Order: sequence, then structure tokens, then C-alpha cells
Amino acid sequence: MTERLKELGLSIDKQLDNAVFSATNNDGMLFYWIDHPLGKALISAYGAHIISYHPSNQSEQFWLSKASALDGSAPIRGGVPICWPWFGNTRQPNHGYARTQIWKLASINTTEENTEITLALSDDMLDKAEFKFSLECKFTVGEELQIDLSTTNLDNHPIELGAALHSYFATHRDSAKVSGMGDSFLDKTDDFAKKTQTEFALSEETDRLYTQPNHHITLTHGNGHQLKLAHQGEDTVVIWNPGDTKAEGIADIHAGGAQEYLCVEAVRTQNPIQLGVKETYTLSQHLSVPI
Ligand SMILES: O=P(O)(O)OC[C@H]1O[C@@H](O)[C@H](O)[C@@H](O)[C@@H]1O
Repeated sequence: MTERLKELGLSIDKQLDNAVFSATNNDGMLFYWIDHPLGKALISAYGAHIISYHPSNQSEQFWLSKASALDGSAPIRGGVPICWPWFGNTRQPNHGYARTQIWKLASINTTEENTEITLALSDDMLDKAEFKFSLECKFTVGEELQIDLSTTNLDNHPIELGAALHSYFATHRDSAKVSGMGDSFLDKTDDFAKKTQTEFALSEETDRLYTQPNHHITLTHGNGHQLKLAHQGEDTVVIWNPGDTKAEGIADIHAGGAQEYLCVEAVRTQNPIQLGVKETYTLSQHLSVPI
């Protein structure tokens, strides 16, 4: 692990509990390193953004661009960006503002099975929020990984929002296969034309909103190993990779980087979340890596 911290220019500041350490880089950005016997993870306070996870003795599950900003000047390219309170570019900034805020540590709890670490964002941490809210992201790190993003409406009127866990999974893109998304999708590369396809391999630009997703999805790598995903609270699964030509124009994807990942995103966007006063909504993604 310490290799990974070194690569990213991080040094450990403090031990926070049995398995959790805080670390900073030269730009003063804060990270949480989870060193549980069953699983390892690295989470940035900027965006509550997990950038690394692997079960012990298994390989890294997330892709992180070598050209990604890690200084708070732009969203991190890789890991799991949190898109909130909207998904996509229906408003600006693209994918909302939660991924460019510094979240605060809310709680940590380590047991023999896992470490739960929760980061929080609230309206009083922003310059100007449209409504009063509490937003928490709980990461449960062990042999498996669970990410739970929970929004509570603290305002005195109903609110409406969207959200996504925009995960970048490390894989050899051109030999990866994804199954279980349902067969109906809107093709963003073709003006959101409605199309049907059950399973596919990837080589060129792919930007698809699967509108009737199964809650269980399998990413099969070229070597036959699998990553199992389970979603809750989503109404769409987005499969995204810019393809090589478009990636050349994306400054924070390193050369050849687009071939090393595939985004499989748990998204709530078709039917915005309607939250009554004091109500809570949770969007979740769960990863397991069968041996
Ligand atoms: O560059 P960003 O803002 O992180 O967005 C990346 C991609 O995110 C995906 O979810 C969208 O479907 C793509 O259209 C978009 O390009």
C-alpha cells in the first residue's frame, strides 16, 4: 500500500483509529487511508472521492488517471466521482458541485469485518446552497466495498435532485464485457437515440444510458476475472468511455489511459428524487470480486 501513497505523493499525518490514517499531499489536500486486514482504500476529502480500493491480496479495482488534478483545482479523474445534486450537463457545472467541495469527516468505525468511514457535506459548508440538506457518503471497506450516498432534506419544503456514483473501473477496455444492464439504452453519442443491445464489448466511444437496469451487473475482464456490482436507488446505469480519439482531447486523461478503464455508473436521473421534509434517499454501489 505504502507504494501507492508514495506514487501519489502522500505522506501520513495521523492514525485516526485501528485501520484509518489521514494523509496529505504537497498541495495540502487531505486523504484517508484505510488499511484494514481485509481491504485497502484511499479516499480524498475533496469530493468524498474514493480513488483506490482492493480486497487484500487482490488487485486494484479503480482506475485513476496519471494526469488527474489532485490539488483541488478540478474534479479528480478516476475512482468514484460523486455527481450531486444533478447528473450530466443539464445545469453547470457538469455533474453538480459536490465533487469539488471539501467534505468533513463525520465518523469512523472499525471491526474485524470492515471499516466504515463517513464523510459529510451540508448546505452551511457552501457559499450559497439552493436548499438545506445533509449529504453523507459512507464507505464500508473490507473484503467487499459498499458505497452509500445519502441525502436528507433539512429544508421546510420538498426538494428535487439527481445523483450518481460515477465509478471508473480498472480493466483492459477492449477486452472487457459488461452484462446485466438491461437491453434498452439511450445513445448519447447519437443524440440520445433509443437502441437495444444486451451485451457488448467496447472499442470506440461509448456513452450509453441504460434505462431499465438490473440491480446486479457483472464486469468481466479479458482474463475471465469478474467484478460483481449491486446497485440500489438508481434508475439508470451509464456505461462511458470516450474512446481513444476523443480521449486525446481530454487533458486529464494520460496518453493511452482510456484503454485502461470503463465507467459503470449507478445513476438517478430519469425520475428525479423527490424528497419531502426530513426524508432521506440513498444511492448505493456494492463491489465484490469473486476469487
Ligand atoms: O468529464 P466529466 O465532467 O467528468 O464527465 C465525464 C462523462 O461522464 C459521463 O457520465 C457522461 O455520460 C459523459 O457524457 C461525460 O463525458
